[in-house]
Amino acid sequence: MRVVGPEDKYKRLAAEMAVERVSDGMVVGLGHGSTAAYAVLRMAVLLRDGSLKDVLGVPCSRRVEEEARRLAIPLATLDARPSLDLVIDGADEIDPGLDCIKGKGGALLREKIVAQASKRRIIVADASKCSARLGEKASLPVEVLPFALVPERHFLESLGGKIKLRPGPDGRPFVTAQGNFILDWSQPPLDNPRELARKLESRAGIMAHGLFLDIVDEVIVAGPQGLRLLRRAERSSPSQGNHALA
Ligand SMILES: O=C(CO)[C@H](O)[C@H](O)COP(=O)(O)O
Repeated sequence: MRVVGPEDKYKRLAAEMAVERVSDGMVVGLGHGSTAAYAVLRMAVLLRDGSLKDVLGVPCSRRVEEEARRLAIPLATLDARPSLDLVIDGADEIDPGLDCIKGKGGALLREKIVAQASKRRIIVADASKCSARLGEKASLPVEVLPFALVPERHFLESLGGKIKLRPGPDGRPFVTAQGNFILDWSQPPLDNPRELARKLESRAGIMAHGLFLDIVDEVIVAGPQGLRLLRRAERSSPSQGNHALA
């Protein structure tokens, strides 16, 4: 059973504000994690009481799929609905340019696929996830093909930092939905996340990494200071990552 912490109130507030962006007939990506779970719960309530109609969910993980089924949210696959109206997901760390680290829950590859299939990508979080520079708070999950585990570990070690093979609940290595392992890479705050992303993406044995750069359109953060909506101003020039506080 998940322990409910003081930040859960804020997670719920942020998630519920995001669900206000869902309207009838939409196809919505359902993110993985405790914050996104509040959005799934809220959508289920609105569908049940008739405030929302004809919404389809595309889950980012088996766990979210099970939860959505339990809550009677109608589901679709990317095969059937490859273009989503929006996705609501959580994050482990968010910088002022709306770039994120994700993947603590292990669903990073599917989360990125669903985000890339979505017209609007919304991150919901409590204020503890915000930082000035990625890497200050979260380690970076790197999903690695088991065949390539040792060489990719050596590659990451050559870049510095500390690397840990993520254990699963049974103490054996955690295995992703794709059958891969995750290396959690702790390092000093990242000076150049884009260059790092390019290096990681050049490696054949690295299937995914938790850097979500120039992907997110809106971040909804809740904390003791209230709710904040951060918006990316220009989607047409993603490399600049500019944003405005609304
Ligand atoms: O990236 C994720 C899962 O792969 C989650 O969105 C991230 O870990 C945030 O989770 P939580 O809302 O439980 O803090």
